[in-house]
Amino acid sequence: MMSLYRLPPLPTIREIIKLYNLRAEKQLSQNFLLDLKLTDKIVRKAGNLQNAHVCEVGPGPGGITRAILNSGAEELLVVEKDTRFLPGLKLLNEASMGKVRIVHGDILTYRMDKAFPRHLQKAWSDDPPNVHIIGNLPFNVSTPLIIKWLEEMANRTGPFVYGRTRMTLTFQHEVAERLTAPTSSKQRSRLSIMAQYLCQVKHCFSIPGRAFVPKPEVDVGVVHFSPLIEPKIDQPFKLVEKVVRNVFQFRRKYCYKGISIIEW
Ligand SMILES: C[S@@+](CC[C@H](N)C(=O)[O-])C[C@H]1O[C@@H](n2cnc3c(N)ncnc32)[C@H](O)[C@@H]1O
Repeated sequence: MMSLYRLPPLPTIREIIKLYNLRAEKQLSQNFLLDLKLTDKIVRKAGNLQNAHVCEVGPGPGGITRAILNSGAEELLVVEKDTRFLPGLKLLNEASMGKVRIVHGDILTYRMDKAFPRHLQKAWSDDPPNVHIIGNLPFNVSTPLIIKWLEEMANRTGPFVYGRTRMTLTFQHEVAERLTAPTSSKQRSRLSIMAQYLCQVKHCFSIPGRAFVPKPEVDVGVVHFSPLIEPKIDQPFKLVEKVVRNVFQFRRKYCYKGISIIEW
């Protein structure tokens, strides 16, 4: 049945930030989205969320969280590392009549294979389950995380024990371009191959840095991943990774805001 659920009127995200004194931590590369039109647009790219079970990674002050709740999701699991955001998330849980399950933890180590009820599991060859992952994470987390999740996709572990779980995530614009680069493109890299042999990858749209508070030095790309039934290469992930690594040769590390990231 179609849910017409909407959150009741709430303080704005800006007011929540003031109320709970949630100044962005530069060290944690926190950049918030306060424009609810943009948070709605990100969530629309995840597809139809009616009655869906969603995991939001890094909800922070809750802009995307609100958009997910307004989209008709049945259950929303939020995984947030910074305790300062927990009171604001509890407020959203109360406003949504208990739809938000709050986990204070690190998404890099959180057991996604146990995140949702088992009855949601679908066979790999079946239609995708009504389980989605959405998140606007810091760039130093989103790149290692997508590499981890691509390996879990290949092995059908982690969030992929439920079947072909779809993901909508943000990346530094250049990383979004690499993830989606076609064969003939200059941006074609290891990351393009590792992502595209396992999923259909779509660069949905870009968000200028100025849309975030505080403004990061780069623009952001929203990328949607939809796992393929048959991977394009029928070999173990580690072997594909090794061959691709040899082909592209390991490039040097570079720095983003003082945090070194392995260039993929
Ligand atoms: C770029 S901010 C985005 C916040 C919010 N989603 C938004 O769009 O306004 C990233 C959020 O991810 C959280 N975060 C950072 N690393 C994390 C990790 N390893 N696990 C879970 N949350 C993390 C930060 O505390 C912060 O709330």
